[in-house]
Amino acid sequence: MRAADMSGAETTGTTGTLHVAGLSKSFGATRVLDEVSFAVEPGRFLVLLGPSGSGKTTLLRCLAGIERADAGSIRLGGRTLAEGRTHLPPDKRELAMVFQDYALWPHMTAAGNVGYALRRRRPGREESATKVASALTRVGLGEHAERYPHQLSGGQQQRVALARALVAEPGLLLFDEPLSNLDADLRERLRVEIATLTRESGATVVYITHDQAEAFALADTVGVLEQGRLVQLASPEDVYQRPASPFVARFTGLAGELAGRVADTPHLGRVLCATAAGPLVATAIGTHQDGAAVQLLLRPAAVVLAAEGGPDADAPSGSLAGTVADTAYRGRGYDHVVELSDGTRLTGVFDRRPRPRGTRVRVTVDPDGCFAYPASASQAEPDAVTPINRTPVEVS
Ligand SMILES: Nc1ncnc2c1ncn2[C@@H]1O[C@H](COP(=O)(O)OP(=O)(O)OP(=O)(O)O)[C@@H](O)[C@H]1O
Repeated sequence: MRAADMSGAETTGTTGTLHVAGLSKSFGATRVLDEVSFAVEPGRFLVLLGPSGSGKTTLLRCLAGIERADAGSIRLGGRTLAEGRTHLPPDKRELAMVFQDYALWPHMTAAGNVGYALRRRRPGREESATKVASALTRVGLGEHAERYPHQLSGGQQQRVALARALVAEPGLLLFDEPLSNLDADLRERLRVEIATLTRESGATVVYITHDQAEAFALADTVGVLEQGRLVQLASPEDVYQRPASPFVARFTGLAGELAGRVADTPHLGRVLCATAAGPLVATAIGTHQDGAAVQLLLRPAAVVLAAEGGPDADAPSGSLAGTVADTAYRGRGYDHVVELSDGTRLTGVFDRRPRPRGTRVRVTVDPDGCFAYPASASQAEPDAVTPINRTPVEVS
């Protein structure tokens, strides 16, 4: 089925909880989806986040009915969309889909494209015209109803696609990286419009992206996919503040990583770690034992530039010595790359004031944004670990 055929599939507006259970799919010997299970309550917004090749599009295509899963089930509001031999075609699933490349009919005007989504319902001409005009007005294109896609910008074309998806009042809305072909400013504006309009529509939403900032901004719930497996399903705040694995932490933004060893477990949920760059207090994820090797992953926002000066003089406790390796202006302030004494580089260290390259600095690390994972057995041990300085490290 062509994208434009199903992007405005006929719907009745009924919604309900979307239940996906044990969904698996292979292409040849490659397992692309591996027992994926989740539920999205009516009107909620799920963003599936993952790198290229993690199975996002395949999962969305299975939900849409374009792809047939090998195993598992998909239910929407009590209706079985797919399970065993049951496989409802896209136009029977009461959903609409918005694609990365807009998928508009080039020979139809904006109004024609939006109205096409109502074709099977056969509304009267007047009712159809009213619905189409209202949908185009909602996306800010009331004035452009008679333009053809080639007479519209990329952002306007995607708005037509959004109007086409909304006009039939679907119970389930699927978005396949709808902002990736747009420039940064437009992405942000259209992101806000998608959030507003879909929430107003009351539809249940599944949205895929590889952009973590987009995911966090839009989602009620974020699902992180790694090689076809759903490795975390949680609120954006939980994913950011307690990433389930180093993979999730890396994929959702890090300043840098350090290898270390557990020196103490001073507080519930915290570990004091010795690293080659100095001691660090971190949030413990998983089980840690004294002396065990750990991976420390640091969020950029957790790294704070502290007093300048020599690495030893007046050093705030718990801070690491380093040198500014690069500075980039970011409008509201400056991002710094700080090279620590062991050669580790921390990137995206923000400060309102610029510190010129070569400046010796200290950084403090907020334990809330520094995650300690048990080092995997295969990981090399840290070569040189600075003996721990028993001066208490401040825990915020
Ligand atoms: N029809 C197909 N035949 C064979 N392999 C496929 C097919 N469709 C997808 N794949 C493979 O399945 C894996 C997952 O692809 P998918 O497009 O679902 O990932 P994705 O996370 O959406 O990636 P991207 O962000 O790059 O679109 C990839 O390795 C891809 O090459």
